[in-house]
Amino acid sequence: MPPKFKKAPSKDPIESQPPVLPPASPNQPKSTPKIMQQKASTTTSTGPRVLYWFRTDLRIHDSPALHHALGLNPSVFIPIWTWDPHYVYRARVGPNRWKFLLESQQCLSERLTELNPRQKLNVVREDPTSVIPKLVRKWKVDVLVFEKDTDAYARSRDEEVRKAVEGMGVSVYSAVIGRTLFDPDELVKHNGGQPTMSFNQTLKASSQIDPGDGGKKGEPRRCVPTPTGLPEPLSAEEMDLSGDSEFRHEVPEKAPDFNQEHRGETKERHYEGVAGPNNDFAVVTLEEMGIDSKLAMSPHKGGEREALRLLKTYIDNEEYTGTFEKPKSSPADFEPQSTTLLSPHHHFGTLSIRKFWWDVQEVFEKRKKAGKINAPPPANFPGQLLFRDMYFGAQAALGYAFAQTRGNKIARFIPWDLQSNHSDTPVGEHLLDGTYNVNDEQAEEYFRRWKEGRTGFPWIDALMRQLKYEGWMHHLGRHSVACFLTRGGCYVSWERGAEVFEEWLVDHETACNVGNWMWLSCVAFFSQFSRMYSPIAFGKKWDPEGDLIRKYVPELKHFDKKYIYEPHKAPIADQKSWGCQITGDGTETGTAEMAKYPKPMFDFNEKRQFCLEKMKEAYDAHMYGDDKRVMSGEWKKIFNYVDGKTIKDETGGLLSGTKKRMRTPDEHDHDDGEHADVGDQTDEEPPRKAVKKISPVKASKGAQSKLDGIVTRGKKRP
Ligand SMILES: Cc1cc2nc3c(=O)[nH]c(=O)nc-3n(C[C@H](O)[C@H](O)[C@H](O)COP(=O)(O)OP(=O)(O)OC[C@H]3O[C@@H](n4cnc5c(N)ncnc54)[C@H](O)[C@@H]3O)c2cc1C
Repeated sequence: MPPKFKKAPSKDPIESQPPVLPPASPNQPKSTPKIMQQKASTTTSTGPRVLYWFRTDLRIHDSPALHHALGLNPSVFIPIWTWDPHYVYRARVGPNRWKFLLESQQCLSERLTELNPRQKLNVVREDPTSVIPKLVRKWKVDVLVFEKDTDAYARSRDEEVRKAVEGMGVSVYSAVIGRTLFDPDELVKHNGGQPTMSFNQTLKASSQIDPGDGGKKGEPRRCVPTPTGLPEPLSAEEMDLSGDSEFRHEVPEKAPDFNQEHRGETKERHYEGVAGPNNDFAVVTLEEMGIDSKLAMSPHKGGEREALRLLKTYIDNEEYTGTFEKPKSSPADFEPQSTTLLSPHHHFGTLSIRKFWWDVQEVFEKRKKAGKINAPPPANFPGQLLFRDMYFGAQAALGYAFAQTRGNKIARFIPWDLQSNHSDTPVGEHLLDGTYNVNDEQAEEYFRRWKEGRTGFPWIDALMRQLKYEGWMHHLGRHSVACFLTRGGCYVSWERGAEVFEEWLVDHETACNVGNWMWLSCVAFFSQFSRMYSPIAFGKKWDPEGDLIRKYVPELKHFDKKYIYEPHKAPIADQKSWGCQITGDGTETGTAEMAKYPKPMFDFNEKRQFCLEKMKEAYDAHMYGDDKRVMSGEWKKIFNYVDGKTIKDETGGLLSGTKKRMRTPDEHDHDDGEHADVGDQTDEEPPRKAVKKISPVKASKGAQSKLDGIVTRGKKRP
């Protein structure tokens, strides 16, 4: 049994401190008295043995949970990371994000060593629900501390761990949230228990939250000081688990492995021993995971040092930070990109979201004093961070159901192609089984070509190749490709797109990814489905020379700018002289002298018209993911979706019973991005209408009559 230790105070010690302003420089805190005292007393401390579990907070600056742990004045401090098989096998993670994570862990480990040369990050290779109780017993831990996490899987995992270790007489502290501006549960509470569905709702709910540090209601908490020292670790002998016959290492179940395709034939060694193959609790390597490090090509580097360096460049550039407006930043800029690229650092917690917030506020204050005007919300940086909180608030209210349509009360049901198959038990972040229904071979081909960047629309292909290579894409680029895959081109389920982003983004964050995909596909948050992004005009507007295309679709780099967005229109002789033939489906690469690039995989105007009709029909049906007709499969009859095949008319597209009326391109409303983020900020989701029963025949007739009446736009609201 571990020695008895009085329970950790239920009140966060941070709350009883006066507010502490963020340090001017992360390495030279202005005010760190408490932690300094802790350092001085570490050698003589009779305080508890603290196990600190790092998860979404891979940093030492402004970490409220770490601050709490050190405030306990530990006699022994053991920082760990658990190599959780859930993320290793059941979340989709590509090589670039693994690399970013491992760099971040390595950096954290070095930061801990800087604070105390005997400290480092200890990576424990087992499921946290099984290994933490064993570690607590073996290492005689008194208090377990970790940052609160409101993701669906994290909640259930943390509850299991908490119950197990509290049953052993150990205190658990996990109250504070560090990864968002506000605690998502508090946002939900102040939003009437409902998911936050708009910027204004988020603002209103947050305005009622007391930061608890003496600050004003509606302000995020101030940053806590960066520690300047760390208590001692356990001795090497005590840490060693290898000689303990009672400590059985549980090698996790691998199947289903969502990331198998990245592993190749190399033997995996990451679960060889709870402390790794060298029994040293070292950070895992890509090689141990069976992943070829050459596949991790992203130039974006993980780690707290890099995050703070990047932040400093923006904060030092007062003009950039003070005038930044997201919709005015170019999706075509690269090296450098037009936005901060801090998102992966927010995801892994290598940068505190509140440090970003408060540093930006300082810049705003300075500029105000100098009589300069700052960019307004929500397009400015604080506005962007509130959007992020909005998605966390929506996710916190809905749990697993948030990440999918099925069972999700905020997700409009749209009878997309390639819908997810479902399961009754959670797999990964979903209640789906990780597979999908190929109801239409053509849609499957569109999806493959979109994913692989060979649609024949150079703007879309450049963005998708940038995503695969770098793990990042500008926000409006994400708008463009997400709209194209779903309601503005391919009519493929948003869940397929979200999975590809989950795999390839270095900044993948379930709340933000799923939330934004629902927004872009007009499933939730946003409803103006007639606003479509043209895969030609939108890119051209930002990048008339086609530089982004030349960078990521090098086959086209010699094309004249007149044809760079529509290379199939270039005369054959020009294609030849510019070294690329426009032919095929993109699977053939051609030769060094003569490359090949595909023709557009469909007529965009035709597909746009098709999508518009389908969206109108789905909106007219007023069905949401939790509708019993969705759950029972009755929707298939309603939408003429028979035996997994959508009925198509002889012209190859529209719903049965409807006739195609082609419109000229000018008649279509496409969004050039001015309203990309702000377009729907006041368009709060209207209350759900009473379920309306429609028959297949009625649906088709309805679609027909609406079609005849179209002028330029679909309805803003259903
Ligand atoms: C389909 C789609 C999927 C997305 N998936 C993710 C995701 O998995 N993870 C993720 O962090 N963002 C996601 N976003 C939101 C946004 O595109 C990225 O946060 C942003 O592009 C990151 O680049 P940045 O750090 O340079 O952003 P900046 O413009 O510099 O913004 C600063 C910070 O604000 C936050 N932020 C900005 N816009 C948003 C937004 N719309 N939603 C949530 N947070 C925002 C990010 O933390 C970002 O780092 C997605 C957007 C779309 C359209």
